[in-house]
Amino acid sequence: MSAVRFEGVTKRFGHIRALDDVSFSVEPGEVVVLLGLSGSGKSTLLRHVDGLHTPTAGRVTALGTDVGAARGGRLRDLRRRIGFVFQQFHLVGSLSVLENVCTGALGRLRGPRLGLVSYPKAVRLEALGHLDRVGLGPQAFQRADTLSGGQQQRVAVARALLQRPEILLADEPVASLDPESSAQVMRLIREIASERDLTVLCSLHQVELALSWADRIVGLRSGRVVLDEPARTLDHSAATAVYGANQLVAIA
Ligand SMILES: Nc1ncnc2c1ncn2[C@@H]1O[C@H](COP(=O)(O)OP(=O)(O)OP(=O)(O)O)[C@@H](O)[C@H]1O
Repeated sequence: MSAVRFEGVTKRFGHIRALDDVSFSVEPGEVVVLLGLSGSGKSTLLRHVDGLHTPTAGRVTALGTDVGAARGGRLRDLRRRIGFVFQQFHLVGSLSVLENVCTGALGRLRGPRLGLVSYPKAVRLEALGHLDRVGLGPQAFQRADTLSGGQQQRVAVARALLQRPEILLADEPVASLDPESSAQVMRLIREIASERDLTVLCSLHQVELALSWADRIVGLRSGRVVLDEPARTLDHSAATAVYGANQLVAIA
């Protein structure tokens, strides 16, 4: 069973066709990078996977669930199994790094939590383990807003891991980072995906990073899939052609 399957997915926002008959599948443990110009539909596609958008036509299946048809508890269960990392990290700056990571467990804990000690010890220990994994154990008790952008994104990855996800969605996770931090975050996502057999669907703007860290690259242009190839058989110019207005790109 595929981890994610898009079948003829079209999404319209009024007169805008953000996705146009998109079909492809992502296999368990695969790292797929979405490339495309701004406005090509990458975020819209990612947001269909955990039900933040529903298709105008077609179907999205994630972990065996028809996402558009899932409601209430079924949708919550699905979302618990899907982590999301965003360009702007979405940390609470005034909280400690560790407490930010602990919030990743909220979906499986009952009731609200206020303060680090309100989380079960097992959760705090698990969170510390994930912080060690992303190289930020020593920063656990610092305020999150004292960290660099690259460090904050690694905290966001640790928080997503605490969710114990089977799928990780990442929407331009390195768009606001310098090249060195970008490579570090992508390497981390890649390594963790391999260690945990995590399925990753990640949008990026940087062709080099996509070629270095993806198993497979899917290119979008004006909401349509114009490229779908393993990264290892793709060269830089073919990947870059996704951005060209008039160039033809082979669809595998
Ligand atoms: N909620 C919305 N309401 C109306 N139009 C939207 C909405 N979300 C996206 N769109 C439109 O859908 C199209 C695809 O947008 P999307 O954000 O998916 O592109 P993207 O490839 O992720 O761009 P970027 O790289 O800038 O994030 C754009 O024309 C955008 O303006």
